[in-house]
Amino acid sequence: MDKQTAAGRIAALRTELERHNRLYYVEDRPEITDAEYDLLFRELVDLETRFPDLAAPDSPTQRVGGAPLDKFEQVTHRIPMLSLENAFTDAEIADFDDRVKRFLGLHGDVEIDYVCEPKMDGLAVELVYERGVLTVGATRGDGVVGENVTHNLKTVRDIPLRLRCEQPPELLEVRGEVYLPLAPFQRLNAQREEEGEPPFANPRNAAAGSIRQLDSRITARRPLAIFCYAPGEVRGASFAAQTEFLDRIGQWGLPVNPLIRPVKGVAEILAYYREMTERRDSLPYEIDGVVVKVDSFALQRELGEKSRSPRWAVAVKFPPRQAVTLVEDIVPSVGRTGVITPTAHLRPVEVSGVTVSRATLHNWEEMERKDIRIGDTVVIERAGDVIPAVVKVLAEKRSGRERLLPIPAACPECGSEVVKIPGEVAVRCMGLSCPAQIRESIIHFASRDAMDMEGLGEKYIEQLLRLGLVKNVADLYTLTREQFMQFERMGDKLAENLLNAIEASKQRELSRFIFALGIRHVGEHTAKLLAGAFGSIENLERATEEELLSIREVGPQVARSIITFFRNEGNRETVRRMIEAGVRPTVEEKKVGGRFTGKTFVFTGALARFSRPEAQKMVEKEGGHAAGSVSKKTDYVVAGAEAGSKLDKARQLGVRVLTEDEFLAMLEGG
Ligand SMILES: NC(=O)c1ccc[n+]([C@@H]2O[C@H](COP(=O)([O-])OP(=O)(O)OC[C@H]3O[C@@H](n4cnc5c(N)ncnc54)[C@H](O)[C@@H]3O)[C@@H](O)[C@H]2O)c1
Ligand SMILES: [Zn+2]
Repeated sequence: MDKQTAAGRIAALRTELERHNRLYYVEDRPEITDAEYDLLFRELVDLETRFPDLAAPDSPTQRVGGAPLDKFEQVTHRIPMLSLENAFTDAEIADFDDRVKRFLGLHGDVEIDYVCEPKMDGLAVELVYERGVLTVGATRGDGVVGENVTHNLKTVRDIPLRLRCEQPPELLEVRGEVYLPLAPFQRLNAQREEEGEPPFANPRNAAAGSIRQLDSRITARRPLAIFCYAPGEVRGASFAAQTEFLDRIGQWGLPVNPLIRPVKGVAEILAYYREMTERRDSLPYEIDGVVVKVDSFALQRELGEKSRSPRWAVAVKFPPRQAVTLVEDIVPSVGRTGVITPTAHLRPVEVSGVTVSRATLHNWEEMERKDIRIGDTVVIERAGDVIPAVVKVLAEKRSGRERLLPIPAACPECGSEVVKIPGEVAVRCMGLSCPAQIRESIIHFASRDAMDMEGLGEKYIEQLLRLGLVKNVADLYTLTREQFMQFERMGDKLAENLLNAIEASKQRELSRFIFALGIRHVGEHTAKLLAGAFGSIENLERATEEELLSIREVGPQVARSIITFFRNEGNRETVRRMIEAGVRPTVEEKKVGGRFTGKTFVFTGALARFSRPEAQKMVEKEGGHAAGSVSKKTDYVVAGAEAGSKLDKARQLGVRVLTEDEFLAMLEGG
C-alpha cells in the first residue's frame, strides 16, 4: 500500500472508529460487535505502525473511551484511568511477555510473576474512600475526566459504603468493573421488549446504561454487581504487589473476583486462558477475555504507561462466539402485552458447543437497520446464555430472492389492528381478545414468580384454551376434575395435582397477585411496593393517581397504567370473579423499610449461632424472606459448616454468600 492510499484509509478508519466510540461509550448502543470493532481498530494500529508519520495524538488508537455526558457532574481522576492493549493469539501473549522483559532488561529465560484475572465485560468505575467512607464514585469517561455517579453506585449492594477495617487509609481509590449478571440481564431485556423499549445489545451496555442514569431509583432496581481490580491514588497504606492489594481490599469488604490467580511465566498464562475459555459459558456473568498484569508494583512503575494503556498489562480477548447460517424464515410472535416480535428461524448451526436455531430480531426497526431478510445468510453471535442475535447479513451471498418481512397489517393471531406507538420501537396488537395475548397472560398468571400454579405450564394452558374451558385468568378457578380429564394422557393423580396447585394459589401473597394481573409497567418490585402501601386489592383498585404517586418509586407512567387497568370494566370483573371464587391474597406482615425488605435469604449447612427457625424469624422481622432453595432470585446464602450443594449452586449463580457472623453484622446494620 502506498502512503497516499494509507492516508485515505487511516482517515476513513478514524472517522468510523470515532462514530462507534460515540455509539458505544456515550450512547450505550453499539451498532457493531466488539469483534468487528477490534478488527477495525487493529487495522488502524497496523497502518499507523507502518506509516509512523501518519500517526496523530488524537487518533482513536491514542485515546481512551468517550467524553463524559454533560448531564453529570464531572470528576477528574487523580491518576488517569487507561484502557488495555489487546492480544488475540498465543504468539501475541508471548510477545507481551518478551516486551516486558526487554523493557526491564531481564534475560529471556526469566519467568515473571503475573496475575491473571477474568476480564469482566462491564463498565469501569472508580470508588473513592476517604478515611474508609465512600465519598465519590465515577465512571472512567475519557480516562482523565469521568462522570460523577456516586448516587447510583451507592445503590449497588456489593459496594460497601464504609470499609471494613479499624484503621482505614486516609485515601483509597479503587477501580473496578460494574456488571450485570446474565440472569437479570435477560429479565431486563425481556421486560424492555414487552414495554416497547429497545433491548440492550449486551450486559455491558445494560450495566453502563444503568449506572449512567439520572434517576438512581432505576439503577437501584437493577441488580448490578462489582469486582474491584486496581488501585488509583492511595494515601496511608501501601502495597507491594497486585496480589497483596487484592487480598487487602478483599478483607476490607470490597468484592474481588475469586477466579483471579497468580501465575509464573507465559506457559501458565496460556493454561489460565484456556481454562477460562472453557469456563466462560458456565459463569453467571459475561467475560470477554483475560487480563494479565505484572504482579510487582515496583516493576509496574518501572514499565510505566503509554498514552492509551499501561505497558505492564494486556487484555487477551476471547474469540467471538459467532457462526454463519441461513435465515429460513422470520416469524412474528405476539407477547402478553401484545408486542409483536420478529424471530428468525435459522438453519441449525453449532456455536461453541450449543446448537442454535432461533435468533431474536427484537423489532422491525432493528431488523430494518440490519436489513435482515428471509433467505439471507447471516452471522450470528451468542453471548453467554443470552438468546443469540443476528450480527449482520452477508449481502454478497444474496441471490436476489430474499424477502423482507413487512410489519404485519394485522395481528398474526387474531387479525386485530396493529399499531406502532410513537416513541416506542414496538409494534402492538390492539385486540382486546387476542388469543395470543390471552394465552401469554394466563401463562404469566400461573407462572412461578406470579401465582405459582405448579405444573400448570404452557402445554396445559394451550389445551385449556383450545377446548374453550378458559377464556381469562378467572376461569382457572372454575375448572373441575372432569374438565381436566378431557385432556390427552391425563391421569387421576395429575388432574388432582393441577387442581391442588390452583387451589393453593388462592392464598398467595398480595404482591404476587398484583404482579400476576400483568398490569403494564408493574413488575415484581413495583407489585411489592403497591402491596405494602395499599394492603388489599380493593384499596389498590380504588387508589387515585395522587395516592399512587405518593409512593416513592412510583412514577406517572406506572400510576397511569394502574388507573387505566382498573378503569377497564372487564379487568374489574375478572378480579371480582377471582375473589368470589375464593382467592384471598395474603398480606405480608413485613416491616416496611426493614433492613432486608425485598431480599431473599437461604440458610444452609450446620448453623452454630442460631437455629433455622430463629434465622427465619430474624429475616422476616426485617422485611425479608427465607427460602428453602437457591435460585436466581436468592439474594444471600448464609452458609454454616459443611454446607453442600446449596452453596455450590449459590457460587455458580454468583449469589452472595455470607458467614453467620457476617449475617449477624448485617442484621445489626453493618
Ligand atoms: N462495538 C463497538 O462499537 C465498540 C466501540 C468501542 C469499543 N468497543 C469495545 O471496547 C473495547 C475497548 O474498550 P476499552 O477501552 O474499555 O478497553 P477494553 O475493554 O478492551 O479493556 C480495558 C477495560 O477492561 C476492563 N476490565 C475488565 N476486567 C478488568 C480487570 N480484571 N482488570 C483491568 N481492567 C479490566 C476495564 O473496564 C478497563 O477499562 C474494544 O476492544 C471493543 O471490544 C466496542
Ligand atoms: Zn392479536
